[in-house]
Formats: sequence, C-alpha cells, structure tokens
Amino acid sequence: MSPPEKKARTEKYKALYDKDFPPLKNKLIFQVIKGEKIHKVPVWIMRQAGRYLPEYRKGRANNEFFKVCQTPELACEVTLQPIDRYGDLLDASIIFSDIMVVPQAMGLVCEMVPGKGPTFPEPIRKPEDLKRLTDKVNVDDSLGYVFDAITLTRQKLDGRVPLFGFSGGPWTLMAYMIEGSGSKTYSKAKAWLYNHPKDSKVLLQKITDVIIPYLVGQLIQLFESNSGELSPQCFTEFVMPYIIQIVDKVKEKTEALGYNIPVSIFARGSHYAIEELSKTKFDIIQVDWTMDPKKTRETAKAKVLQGNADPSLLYGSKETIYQNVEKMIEGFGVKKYIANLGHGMYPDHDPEHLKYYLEAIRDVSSKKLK
Ligand SMILES: O=C(O)CCc1c2[nH]c(c1CC(=O)O)Cc1[nH]c(c(CC(=O)O)c1CCC(=O)O)Cc1[nH]c(c(CC(=O)O)c1CCC(=O)O)Cc1[nH]c(c(CC(=O)O)c1CCC(=O)O)C2
Repeated sequence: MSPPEKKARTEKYKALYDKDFPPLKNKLIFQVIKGEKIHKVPVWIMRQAGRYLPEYRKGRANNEFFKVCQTPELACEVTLQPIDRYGDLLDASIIFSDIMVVPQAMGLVCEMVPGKGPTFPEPIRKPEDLKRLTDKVNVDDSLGYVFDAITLTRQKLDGRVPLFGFSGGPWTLMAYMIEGSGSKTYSKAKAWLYNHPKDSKVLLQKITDVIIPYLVGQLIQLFESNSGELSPQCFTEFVMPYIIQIVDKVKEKTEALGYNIPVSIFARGSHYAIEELSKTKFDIIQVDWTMDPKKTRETAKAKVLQGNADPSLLYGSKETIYQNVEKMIEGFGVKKYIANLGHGMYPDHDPEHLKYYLEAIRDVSSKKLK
C-alpha cells in the first residue's frame, strides 16, 4: 500500500475509531470466564469464515486472498458471513485474516499459491538472512488494515457477538518463515533450533515484539499450530518463554487501558503442555481432537477449556454428530467450557452439517444447564 493510500485509509476510518462501539448483546464467553450462570455452552468455530461457505467462494472468485485480508470492507463482509448464516447459534466471530500477515509486516513476501497455500518465495534460510527483516516494524503502519477491519466489523456486528483477533505464535511463524510453506517434518526450521539456538531466539523475539502490539480484539487467540512438532524440551525452551511474554504484556497493556481481554492459546498437538499452560495467564486453552475431554479437564481443572471435536465428525450424519457432541460435553462438563472444533473447518465441509453441530451443542448443553 502506498503512503497516500495509507493516509486515505486512516482518514476514512477515523470517524469509526472515534465512535463508541455498540454494547454487546451476547456475553456468554465472558460469563463462562467469570464463572457466571449461563443457559447454554457458548460456541465458535476456527475458520468459521472461509471456503466451505458458498457465499465466501463467490466473493473470493474476484479477489485474491490477501486482498480480502487487506481490504477492511471485504474482510468485514467475510467475517460476518457465518454470523448472518447461523444467527444465534454462534457466540463469537473471528476477524477474517491469516497468521501470515505478521511475517509480511516483517518484510517477507508471502503469496497464497492456489493448491499449495501460503508460500514465501525467499524464505529465511541462514542466520545472515535475519538482516533482511524490517528492523523496527511499525505495526500501525504495516498492519493498520487489520485494526481498521476489526473496528469496522465491531461496528457492523452491532453487538450481536464479540470479535476475536488472532495471531500465529512465534514458533509457528518462525517455522513458516524458514520452511517457506507448510511442511511434513518442519526439519529446516527444527534444524535451526539445534544448530542456531541463539539466532532462533533472536528471530522468536523479533516475531514476539511484532505480535504484542498487533494483538487486538474483544477476545484474542494465539495459534501455536506447529507446536506439536516439538519435543517437550524444545517446547519449554523455544515456545513457552515467548507465549508467556505475549500473554503477560497483552494483559498488562490492555488492563492499563481499563479492559480485561480474555486470551486463548492453541498449542496444537502439545498434550504434554496442558498442565504447564494451565499455570499461565491464558484464560482459555484450546484443545485438539486427539486429547480426551475428561482427562484434559482433570489436568486443567481451573481453566476454561475450548474444543475439540475432530473436524471430520462434520462428515458424519446428524445423529452421529449429536451423539459425539453428547460425549464431548459429558467429558468437558458444561462449566468452564467453550465449544469449538479441535481444528478449523475444511473446505469440503457441508455448511448444513456445521449447523447440526452447533444445534447439538445448544440442545445438549442447555438441557444439562436447566
Ligand atoms: O474464520 C475466520 O474469519 C478466520 C479464518 C482463518 C484463516 N487463517 C487462519 C484463521 C483463523 C482460524 O483458524 O480461525 C489462521 C491460520 N492460517 C494458517 C494457520 C496455520 C496452519 O494451518 O497450520 C492458521 C492457524 C490456525 C490453524 O492451525 O489452522 C496457515 C494457512 N493459511 C492458509 C493455508 C492454506 C489452506 O489451504 O488452508 C494455511 C496452511 C498452510 C500449510 O501449513 O500448509 C490460507 C487460508 N487462511 C484462511 C483461509 C480461508 C479458509 O480457511 O477457507 C485460507 C484459504 C485461502 C483461500 O481462500 O484459498 C483464513
């Protein structure tokens, strides 16, 4: 975006920033975190906006993926699609964006290649390549379009549900920046942890320093999607110190402004870390579908847990979905629990089957809460 375009954007959204946000009508997630009485378990879904929705595919046909992310009107329109479609079956929205916007802000080119996903034509390969990263990222300048999209979406939501902001975690972003795309083994990125531990920490800190001022929203989720690739020792050394910095600083910053923003962590695949994570300031722990709800609840008794059905459950019939939701809610319990899937929606999911899942959560949990 050229400087005149940036200035025009800022002018265009100034009035929106100055206007009060509509009061929230659905506070279920906040009530769960405070331990207040609820009438049903709240639910939202990772990747609830996206390719499985025909309305998204129609709009996306004319617009490149990152153009949608970078154009607040388009990002807002797509974010609202599942909220408009499923109405009060959903209890939160999540801003339409991607974790790759942070590496882009740090000066790396990342393109969405059809059939391949996010791709970095010139990834970081050697420690000397760290010099190619922007020295001090001005987050307002480089990621202001996400802030504009969040502001516009909060106005357009009109308080129907709260809005999640999100970021990839430092290790997950480092892994993509080194691999240049998704990978089966993440061996190039993991080789860095063993061969260049000091440089790895320099990179992880640089990413952390961008994430902290970037994370805004009424709720926040940090995705350490690649953490399950790591040994428990590497998780303790290369993930924990950075995600703790993020949650502590985001809390400190927002509390100073008079807000209490719940922060959720998704350390996908890191079963061994649940107990350690339950001792941090994260308010919510997202759980993937390979973890048993009852055992996870026993490990993290006091924490709000979120999750966790296998996304493939949505290929099942209405009855199968209902029966699995019954078991999931039995395991987690109806208190300190936010329903979600164990990972995001798949492009070939039938939107009608997501509706069965959301209805089952409403029906099963509201009966138990009566
Ligand atoms: O619903 C919303 O409003 C936000 C949806 C969202 C998108 N990306 C992410 C989110 C947040 C969420 O999950 O709710 C976050 C995200 N992007 C990537 C990852 C890492 C990963 O998948 O390993 C994450 C964290 C969450 C997670 O673990 O899933 C990286 C990524 N981004 C895209 C792809 C390709 C793909 O086909 O999905 C990948 C994976 C790369 C790899 O490892 O191979 C592109 C992408 N991001 C979003 C969409 C929309 C959608 O899901 O349909 C897409 C597809 C782009 C398209 O239209 O072609 C949105």
